Amino acid sequence: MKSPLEQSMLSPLSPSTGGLTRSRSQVFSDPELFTPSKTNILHDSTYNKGTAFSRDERDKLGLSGLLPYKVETLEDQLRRALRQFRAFTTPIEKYIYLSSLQERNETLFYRLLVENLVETMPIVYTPTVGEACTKLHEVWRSSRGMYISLEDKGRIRRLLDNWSHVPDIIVVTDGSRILGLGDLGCGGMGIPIGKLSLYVAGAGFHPVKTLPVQLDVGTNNQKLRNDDLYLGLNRDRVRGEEFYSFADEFLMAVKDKWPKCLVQFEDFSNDVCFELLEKYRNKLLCFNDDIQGTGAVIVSGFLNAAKVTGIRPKDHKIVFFGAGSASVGVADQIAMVMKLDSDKDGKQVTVDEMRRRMYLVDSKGLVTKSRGGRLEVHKVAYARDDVEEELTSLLEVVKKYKPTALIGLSGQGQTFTEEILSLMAENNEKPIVFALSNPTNNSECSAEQAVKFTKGKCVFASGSPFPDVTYEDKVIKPGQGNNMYIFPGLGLGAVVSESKNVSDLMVLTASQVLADCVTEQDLKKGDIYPSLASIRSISVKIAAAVARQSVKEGLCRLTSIPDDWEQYVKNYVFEPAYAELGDASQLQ
Ligand SMILES: NC(=O)C1=CN([C@@H]2O[C@H](COP(=O)(O)OP(=O)(O)OC[C@H]3O[C@@H](n4cnc5c(N)ncnc54)[C@H](O)[C@@H]3O)[C@@H](O)[C@H]2O)C=CC1
Ligand SMILES: CC(=O)C(=O)O
Ligand SMILES: [Mg+2]
Repeated sequence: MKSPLEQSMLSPLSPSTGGLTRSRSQVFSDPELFTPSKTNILHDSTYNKGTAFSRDERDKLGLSGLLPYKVETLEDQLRRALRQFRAFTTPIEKYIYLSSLQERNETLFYRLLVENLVETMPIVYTPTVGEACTKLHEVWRSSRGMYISLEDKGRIRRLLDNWSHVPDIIVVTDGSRILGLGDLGCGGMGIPIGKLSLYVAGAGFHPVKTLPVQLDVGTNNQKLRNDDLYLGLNRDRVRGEEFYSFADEFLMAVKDKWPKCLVQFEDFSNDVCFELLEKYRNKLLCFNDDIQGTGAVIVSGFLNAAKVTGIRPKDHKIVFFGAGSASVGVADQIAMVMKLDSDKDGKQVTVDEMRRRMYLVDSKGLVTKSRGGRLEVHKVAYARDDVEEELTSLLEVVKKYKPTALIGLSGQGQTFTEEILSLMAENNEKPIVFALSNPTNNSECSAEQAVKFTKGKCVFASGSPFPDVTYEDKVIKPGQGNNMYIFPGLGLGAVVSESKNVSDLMVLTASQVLADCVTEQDLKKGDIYPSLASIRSISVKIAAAVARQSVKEGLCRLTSIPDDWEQYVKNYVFEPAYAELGDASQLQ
């Protein structure tokens, strides 16, 4: 099928037939009037260059007279866009501005992001994306991606035909656990959109190769359901067999239509996310970002933090606040690297033995086998059977077990209190404090509180960004322990190698490469994550290593294996710059 651009370049514009005097239905049924016109390119975010169309292009495409005189460069446009972006005062206004820019001109949007990652990420991604999800029905402007509801059951494969590109990456959510904000129904779509913006800006996927999907199975968020502007299916959220069969239809339809496409599960609540991953991890190319991506990024930060503390990974004792998908994902991967560390001494310990060095605390307190009530499957491997008394608060657990590291993935803001943080500092020369819940208000403590209450001793990271903290004349840069450092590169590696699956070792490889991107000098300053500004080069390194791992495990489906994976990955990478229009149709 010809793209609108191709059609417009090939067929001359029909002479005006006086559309104003015609009825709407006549206009739509008249093929001459309804053929995509040459001016459509100004409304096609993939190809639009706006004021940067050259005079020649303007003539060729019938745009002469439709744009102001001056022909601008992308750099000129960038200066204007940045000025406009900065003129908005609230984060949500900035979010709306950037979304509109994305709808208008993707090249300019991504160039703005890539060149200003540190400034724009908190808008496109956490924390502001959380506010946008909460208010999606209020701030709604235009549609992006696919919304597939329960009512589409039985025809999902046909629905996919409505998407006009072949995606390399789908990020899908059902909106049931959006950041630490809970069930946001179809508003959760903001997360796949934000994650995919990072796939483009942070790893170099081409925008047309990305597809955000919201599986709408209802919502239990009564406030949303009572709002007359709510855009999703207004019914109780469906779970159980009906949910799994709906998800299965979607996933099998994706596999059938786009067999090489990677599916990233995002922000599915923990009653379904583990099972979805187990069911599909060997059936199609997929991974769960909250379990595996978070595990990898925190392992990376933990390995570097361990170096800063001078305590080997295997010797740490960790308390997790929260025992959900993210905590269990992180704990599993840390147990693995602790085992690998222990293996270096020739001691054959098991991953399960290393799990004994971890204490998970959930809303009922320390997770134990004996505490009564139902123990969810994902907690079983961590449930303690060696406690004499039930401990119901984080403070009690920290007091009793004196952990070297405290990791917050609870979604509960302000729960690492002064007393808990002071205790961490009393018990450790350099306590590790990771307050990883998103968005900012849900962070277990702020960077400033962590530094102040541990008297500047802690090695800190948070899920959402915090400003620098000055303590005793020293400026401390809080690290951002967020899966955004992992999923773009992991996804890129899985896609370029056309991997059959995403294996555990591919994920572990990603985390090791990320850890190695931090230099000795960074570590001396206490930095355990690299700068976000270098995410593109980091993603290439991660992707190359992940692809090599895929080959090693016999998962790569390429018929000819590249000698130089870094170069191969770089060849795939999209740079936000205006393409010669002759090339544009190749993307269709
Ligand atoms: N920094 C990062 O890259 C990531 C951060 N997260 C954040 O982690 C948080 C949790 O995510 P998931 O594990 O997926 O959610 P989840 O819903 O699976 O788990 C939350 C856990 O917190 C526990 N919890 C709830 N209230 C509590 C309380 N008052 N006291 C103690 N424990 C309590 C729950 O019992 C549950 O075990 C969210 O805020 C999310 O944004 C998640 C993934 C990645
Ligand atoms: C970062 C992320 O994936 C989350 O907070 O859910
Ligand atoms: Mg998530």
